[in-house]
Amino acid sequence: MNDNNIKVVNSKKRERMNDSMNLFNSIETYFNSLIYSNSIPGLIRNYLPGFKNLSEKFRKNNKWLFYNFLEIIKQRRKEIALMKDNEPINSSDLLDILLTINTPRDANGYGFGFDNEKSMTDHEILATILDIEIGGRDPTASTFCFTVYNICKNPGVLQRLREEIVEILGNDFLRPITFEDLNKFKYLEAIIKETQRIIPLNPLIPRQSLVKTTLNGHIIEKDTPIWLHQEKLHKDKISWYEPEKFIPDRFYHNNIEAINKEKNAFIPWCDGIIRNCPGKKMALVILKCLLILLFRKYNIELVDKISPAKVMYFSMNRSFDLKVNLKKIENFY
Ligand code: HEM
Repeated sequence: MNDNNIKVVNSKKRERMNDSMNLFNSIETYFNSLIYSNSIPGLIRNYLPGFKNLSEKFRKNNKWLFYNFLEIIKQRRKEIALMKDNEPINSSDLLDILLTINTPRDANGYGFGFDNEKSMTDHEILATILDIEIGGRDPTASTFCFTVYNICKNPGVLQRLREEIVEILGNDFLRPITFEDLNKFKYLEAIIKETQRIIPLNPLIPRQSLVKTTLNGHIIEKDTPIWLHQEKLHKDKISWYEPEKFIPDRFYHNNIEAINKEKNAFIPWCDGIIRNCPGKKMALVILKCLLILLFRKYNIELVDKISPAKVMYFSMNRSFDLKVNLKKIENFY
């Protein structure tokens, strides 16, 4: 390969990277547009100067995003259609999985028409990928940061987490983590739950009454919008002992008190109230893996050991400005 060839390859790589960056930036803008349209009334968004321009910017972005995403989906659908029957698809690629669900190429082997389920249209695939991209990124990243903060703030908790890591994974720092391992991390699970209790991601959950009912003596008419105050519930003095304190043991080893509370006073995923988080299992796998990898390999200290966690509320509680010092653990090789 001569110098000119290398330049062409590099410029193609750069082009592809730019395309990816544009797509990611556009998804971010799309996410902001959702928050914007949920929080600002239509009258202001559509008629007030300044807001009107911003609305137009969001509209243009979303049009661009949907058009380009649909083009990618169409292109890949064509490529798969042209493949030989026995040519395997990439079964770990989300787009390929969604394109082949309930078709003869279905990676689960269910094939066309299994259980009367249909294959997915391009628009359904687009909506699913955007849901996963948006739901899966900021909520998980913020919960991860809040958990790191809480562990670093509580040396006793950190010590017990390290012991659990060694107990389950041994001293071989390079040993891969399996799904079975993850299920054994009960103390880590308790730490994540306690983090979600003390800094809930969605402090306010919107709901609407389906029927006329009475709540605590108040009559609630049918179709009344209701805000469920998750944060108050998670810190209710009647339900929780010392609610402001970070005590993962509340959730450790099927603590009976915690089990009862999980039904009524602990709803980080809104389980049991019709709509809930479809990404719960995926989020827990990501969180557990990241936390194990981080605390297995590094000593971590908060740069600011005094201030409370920096939480910014913008449609949900987000972590910002978590500064830590990382130092590789001595016997890590
Ligand atoms: C720690 C991480 C996460 C937390 C705490 C969390 C929490 C929540 C909560 C409280 C809701 C609202 C449910 C409701 O209104 O009843 C929700 C909705 C949703 N979440 Fe998550 N989530 C997390 C991660 C994820 C991940 C990883 C995904 C996708 C892969 C995801 C996808 C979604 C989607 C699509 C919805 C909307 C569901 C609907 O419209 O009915 N979430 N999440």
